[in-house]
Amino acid sequence: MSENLTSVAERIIVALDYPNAREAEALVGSLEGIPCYLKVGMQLFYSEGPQFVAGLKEKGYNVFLDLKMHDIPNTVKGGAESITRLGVDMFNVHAAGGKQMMEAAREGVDKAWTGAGRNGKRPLLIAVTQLTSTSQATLNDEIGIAGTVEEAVVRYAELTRSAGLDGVVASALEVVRIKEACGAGFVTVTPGIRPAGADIGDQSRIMTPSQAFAQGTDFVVIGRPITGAVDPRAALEAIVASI
Ligand SMILES: O=c1ccn([C@@H]2O[C@H](COP(=O)(O)O)[C@@H](O)[C@H]2O)c(=O)[nH]1
Repeated sequence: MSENLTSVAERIIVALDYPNAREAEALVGSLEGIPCYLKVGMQLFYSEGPQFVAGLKEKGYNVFLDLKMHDIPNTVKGGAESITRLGVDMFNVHAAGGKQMMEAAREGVDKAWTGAGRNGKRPLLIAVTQLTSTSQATLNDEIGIAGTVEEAVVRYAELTRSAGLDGVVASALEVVRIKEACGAGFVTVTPGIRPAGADIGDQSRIMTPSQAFAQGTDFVVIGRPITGAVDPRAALEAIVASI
């Protein structure tokens, strides 16, 4: 893989949404040699636990642990400490938990990091703004939050930044506004990515991979368009080539 393609692949986070290690490992094996990020979400983590994450780290992958913590500050602080000790590269909380909760998560990272006397990279700590499955109608009519989705996302992003976190999860549609409000260095991680013609499924706020990078996103998260493909490696390579 050329240097250019490698740097694109490193910004693609493949979502390992599988029920068990066997199926997830088969996918990871099929992607061997492609330096993508891997995301472990609740389905896989709740069934396979920290051991599976450790295995990915041993193979040299960057790992995003997507557990979206949302609880009282003290509980989230403890969770953040434990996750940091797993050695993951990125993990998240819900911005809806509020500033004090997000600050507690950051303190948890600090405590585990300094306590372990670690060298090297700290995990990126990011917050979910509005899920990419949430539409304008869902936000206003079901959840009961007034205003546009973009306004809600930017408000959460600003709160996240004020709590000292590294960035947010949002849709690529909001990246430009987030960067304007929070600065270019504030990390954006964008799921809801669908190559042209791909099934949208339960996502609502979507963009293609190339559109997302054109908006200035730092990372895209892609699951089913890769994991559901007949040839996942070819699907990922085609996405990399399209960017
Ligand atoms: O707002 C959010 C936050 C997280 N996700 C996660 O990303 C992947 C997307 O998978 P697809 O199969 O490409 O839809 C999935 O693991 C979600 O839990 C999200 O979609 N939106």
